[in-house]
Amino acid sequence: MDIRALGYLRLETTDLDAWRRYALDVLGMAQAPGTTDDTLLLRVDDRAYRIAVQAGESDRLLAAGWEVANAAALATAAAELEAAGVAVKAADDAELAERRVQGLVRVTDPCGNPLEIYWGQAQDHTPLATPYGNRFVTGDLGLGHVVLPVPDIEAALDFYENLLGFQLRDSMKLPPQAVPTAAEQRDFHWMHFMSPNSRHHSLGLYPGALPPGIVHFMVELETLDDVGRGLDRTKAAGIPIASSLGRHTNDRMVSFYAQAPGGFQVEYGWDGLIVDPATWVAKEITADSFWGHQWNG
Ligand SMILES: Cc1ccc(O)c(O)c1CC[C@@H]1C(=O)CC[C@]2(C)C(=O)CC[C@@H]12
Ligand SMILES: [Fe+2]
Repeated sequence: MDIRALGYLRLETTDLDAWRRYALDVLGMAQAPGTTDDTLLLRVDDRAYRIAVQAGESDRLLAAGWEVANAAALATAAAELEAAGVAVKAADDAELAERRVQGLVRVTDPCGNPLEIYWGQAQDHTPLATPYGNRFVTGDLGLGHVVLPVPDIEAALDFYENLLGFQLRDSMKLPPQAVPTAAEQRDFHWMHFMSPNSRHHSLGLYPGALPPGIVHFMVELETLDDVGRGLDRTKAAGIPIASSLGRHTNDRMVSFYAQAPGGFQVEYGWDGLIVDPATWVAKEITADSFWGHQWNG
């Protein structure tokens, strides 16, 4: 299966006003055409939109959208999923139009996380006006990364590595107290980082359950000043900092984490590692950061 990148995220929120303020005024994203009273569409690059936030009954991830190159690649992906016994649902015309894509199938991973695999997303050719002049790093690297809760970590790793074809970049042992919602208690629980492209990771697998169906998503900024100004705006807006500024050991990203509306985090980062998939070897990391990243600090 030839997935190329994390393309989009769809979120449900119980407080759309809070998300509108957070995404536009704090994260510095641009509101995209097609936004309604019920659904906020967010633009960060030349795609029509990358994040949809819709008002609803709960705070949760509705779907992570994974991009393939064309209709043939989508057909191959759907056939391989079906052959592996995964239920594949094709999108109807209304769903395609809503997502601004030409073809799409929906599946769930072994832990029930919703995925959409698609091709042919519409572009917006008007200049992107972000509110603070900040620029997001996307392109072939995709939107950023998402960390999903997967109580059955072995089944999830097998699905994303061997069926979806993501490359395992590295893994980290988490102590039991970092995974209170693990399916079973062990001495440690593996967390995995993987990607279908040269962004160090597009997907993180967290070995426990979490109600919103998402641990965090990360967007990457072009400059350190973009991140520093975002940190100032986060504090000024009274949004709790979930983790202080720090540099990760695996993707060397300098980032901080904010407590987003809805009980999960958003990582705002800069200087993420670009790897060569042809020469990469999977590793274990034994610390999450070189410095910083003090949780709840
Ligand atoms: C360790 C790491 C490397 C690169 C990243 O982009 C990244 O987000 C992390 C941190 C992952 C992780 C998390 O998402 C939830 C809370 C975790 C499990 C911790 O308690 C330590 C590492 C944290
Ligand atoms: Fe992250």
